[in-house]
This record gives sequence, C-alpha cells and structure tokens, in this order.
Amino acid sequence: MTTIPGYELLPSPAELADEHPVPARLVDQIREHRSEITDVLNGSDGRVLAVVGPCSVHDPVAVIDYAERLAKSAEPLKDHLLVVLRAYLEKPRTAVGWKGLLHDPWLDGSEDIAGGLRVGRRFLIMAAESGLPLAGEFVEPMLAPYLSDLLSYGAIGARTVASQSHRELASQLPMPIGIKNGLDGDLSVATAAIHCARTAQRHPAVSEHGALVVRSSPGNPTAHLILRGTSAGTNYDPETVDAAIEGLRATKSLDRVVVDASHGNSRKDHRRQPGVIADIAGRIACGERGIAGVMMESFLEEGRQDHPAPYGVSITDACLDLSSTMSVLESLADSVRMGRSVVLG
Ligand SMILES: O=C[C@H](O)[C@H](O)COP(=O)(O)O
Ligand SMILES: C=C(OP(=O)(O)O)C(=O)O
Repeated sequence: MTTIPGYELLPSPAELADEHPVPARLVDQIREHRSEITDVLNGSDGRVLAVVGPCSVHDPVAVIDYAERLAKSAEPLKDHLLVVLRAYLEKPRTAVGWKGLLHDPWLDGSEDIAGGLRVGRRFLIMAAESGLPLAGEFVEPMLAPYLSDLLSYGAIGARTVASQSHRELASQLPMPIGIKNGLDGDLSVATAAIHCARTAQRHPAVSEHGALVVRSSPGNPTAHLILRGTSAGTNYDPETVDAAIEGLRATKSLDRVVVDASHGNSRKDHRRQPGVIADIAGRIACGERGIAGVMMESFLEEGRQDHPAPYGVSITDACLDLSSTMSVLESLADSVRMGRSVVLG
C-alpha cells in the first residue's frame, strides 16, 4: 500500500465492525429500541421520550457508570418515559475546540481519529449493555457508517441543519433523527431539513468497505424537529410549538416536536433545565400532545470544568447532576400519567 504524506489511512467501517462486532442480542435490542422510539414520536405509544446524558463523552468509564445508574433509577418510570442515553462522541464547535472522543480520544490534541473510532465503538457496545437506547449527533457524515449501527436515535445539530450532506445523511440513516433548529431560530430552515430528510435522495456516501459510492437513500419518515432555543433566547413556548407544528404539517412531516431544555432554552445555564422541563411537564399534564419528548444535558456531577475535570464532570457544556435529573424525570413521568388521563377523559 502506498502511503501519501499528510494522509493516514483509516480502517473501513466493515473492518472496524469486524474488530468490534455487535453481539446478536444487542442487534435485536437496538432494532426494538428504534421501533419503540418511532412509536413514541408518532404518538402510537403514549410515553414521552427523554434523551438525557452528558454533553459529550470524554471519560467512557464515567459515562458507563452514569448509564448504569440512570438505567436502574429510570426503570420504575418506564410506563411513562422512554429514557435514551446521550452518548455523544462528536462535538460541533462554534469556532475551535475539542471535537469529541471520536476526533481526539486521548484529549491531548493528537487527533488520533483511528483510535477514536475504536474507543468510540467499544464504548457504545458497553453503553448499550446498560439496556438503554443510545443517542448521538452526526457531525462528520463520513464517520457515520462506523457507528450508526449502535445508535437508536440520531441528531443533526444547530450548526449543520442547513447542510445538504447532513440532510442526505439523515435520509439514509436507519434510526429516528431529531433535527435541531438553527442558532438564529429560523424554524423554516429546520422544517426544510426535515422535508429533505424524509425525501428519497441519491447522494455521495462512504460504503461499508470504505469506497466512495453514490447511494440511493429511501428517505427517513422519522425525521422530526428538536426545539433547542436560539442565540437570543428560548423557543419552547406554546405559540412557537404550535407554529412549528403547523409548518411541519404543511410539508406532511412528523408533526410532534422534542424540546431540548439545554442550549438556547436554558441560555447555557444548566440550572435552568429543571424549570424548562417543569413548564413542559405542566403542559403535558393538561393534555398537550404536540411535545413528544425532551432532551437534557446531565452527568454524574453538576456544572462543567475544562479538562482535566473531576470524575463525572462535563468538559463541554455544563450539565445537571444525576440526582437532580432523576427528580426532574420523576415529575415528568407523573405529568405524562396525568396527561394520559386528561386525553382519555
Ligand atoms: O453542545 C455543546 C456545545 O454547545 C456545542 O458543541 C458548541 O460548543 P462551543 O460553542 O463551545 O464551540
Ligand atoms: C451541540 C448540541 O446541540 P446544538 O446543536 O443544539 O447546539 C448538542 O446537543 O450537543
């Protein structure tokens, strides 16, 4: 094999999957999780989706610890909430910064992406053993085939919602895809992205054997909107949710939304997340059906610190601690139960 200066050859997605195969029982579990999440999103399952976990995975051991504790504590809520673990291995940056475990697994700026793919895949297999469905954001479309078989929920973020290649990727992915509103809050961009993701596309992609191919994607009917707030403020108020749903209906898209309590909706202050969820929970208790789920940034300990941070503390966005997260989820589960009795009369 010829080595070209400045290039480093990566294993193909198939080679990496051979090195770190998904055990058969997890393949079945992931298939079931994707279908359960789809049912919750379209309302045929009356539970509410709760995508919770750290802003980013920088210490796989701490996140597995978090996942095991979350899975155990959330078990009693399972009739009302479908809890999904944020297992985010890539971070989109506003300017420059650490791009996540996949890009820089040793957190030393060496950007060993081959190492990151291996560590990331091993981490996702171990996290799936917690029994929780896993969520991730797809930042670099070329890296998606390395890990997408392990995720049950995907996100396209605020910084890439207008990107054609991300919309094409969403049209091919085999799991429900949440598409965030952009930083400026213009919902028409996210609505257009959802419409594109629902539509069949022919587009360039990387095959499982690492070849550059033209792929025919069927379109993803599970693409839906995540309201994450804007650079200027929040966007989970009833009027914005109703306007968003109207826009989604106009393009015959999935007409229920997920509200991200973090980011613009908490104005980047993690302590505001419980208030956002309490507001949503109150509306759900009164019979609101347009909100299919919530997202929260949560880790073992609250807040954030630059690397090296203490065990269980985020090194990217500030998080709510696990015990406060559980209180929030317990109240949300109560509201879902109450809302169901309102809807059923
Ligand atoms: O969710 C995490 C961050 O908000 C996102 O990656 C952007 O981070 P940055 O603005 O610190 O670059
Ligand atoms: C980067 C994220 O969100 P957003 O795209 O909304 O900023 C995230 O959820 O990690």
